[in-house]
Amino acid sequence: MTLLEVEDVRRTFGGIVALDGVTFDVTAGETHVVMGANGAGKTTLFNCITGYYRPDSGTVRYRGEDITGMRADRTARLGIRRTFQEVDVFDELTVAENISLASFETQPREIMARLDLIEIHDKYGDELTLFERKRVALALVTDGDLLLLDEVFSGVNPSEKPAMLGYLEELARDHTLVLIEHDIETAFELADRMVVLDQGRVLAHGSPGEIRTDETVQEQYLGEMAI
Ligand SMILES: Nc1ncnc2c1ncn2[C@@H]1O[C@H](COP(=O)(O)OP(=O)(O)OP(=O)(O)O)[C@@H](O)[C@H]1O
Repeated sequence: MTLLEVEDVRRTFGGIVALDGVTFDVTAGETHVVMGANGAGKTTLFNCITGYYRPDSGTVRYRGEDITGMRADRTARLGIRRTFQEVDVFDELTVAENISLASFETQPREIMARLDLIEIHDKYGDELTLFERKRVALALVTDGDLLLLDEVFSGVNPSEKPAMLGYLEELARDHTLVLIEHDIETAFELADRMVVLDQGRVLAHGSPGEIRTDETVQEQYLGEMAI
């Protein structure tokens, strides 16, 4: 089943065309990676899906419903949640308190167990390591169905990466994930399908195998990189 459809979405900022007719879809249950160089339009795409920005034109559908321009609090209520590059955890609240604020249907304890947060449930936000903060940020969105995750791995130590991959695989068991990921190796490891953006346009959309062998992607994005 198609969960999310983005059709011909355009968004400009003054003279800057951040999204220039972006079309792609996300199937329920898959892990979908959004790739692209700095400024390609990845964050703007997330903002247009979640309702932080209204597209100038084009359509966003979720479960077949037109949600174009719907406010972020309403898309959240429909089950679309996102994390931000800047981790969004309240410093003056404990881990358990942060999670209680964000979970409506799932028990906070159940959410904390999935991300190994029970042992640190009484630590305050400003006492957490970056890896712990990132796990809390993931925990904060698990109550949704479609999770848009912005650069989950940035700043995570290489030694912590396998554990983070494990958490994402665990969440992928009962969520649909769309991830912005810069690290190409990680992107290929995680993705069921991928969309590559280039200057606001879709350069390619397909399975990791299709992306790997796509000549335009090779030329314009992956270059000489051996993947
Ligand atoms: N609020 C804004 N006001 C003006 N220009 C913006 C705004 N948001 C994004 N842009 C511009 O739109 C283009 C796409 O930006 P966007 O942040 O979506 O790219 P990105 O792929 O997420 O980049 P990065 O990987 O650096 O986060 C860039 O040229 C950016 O400068």
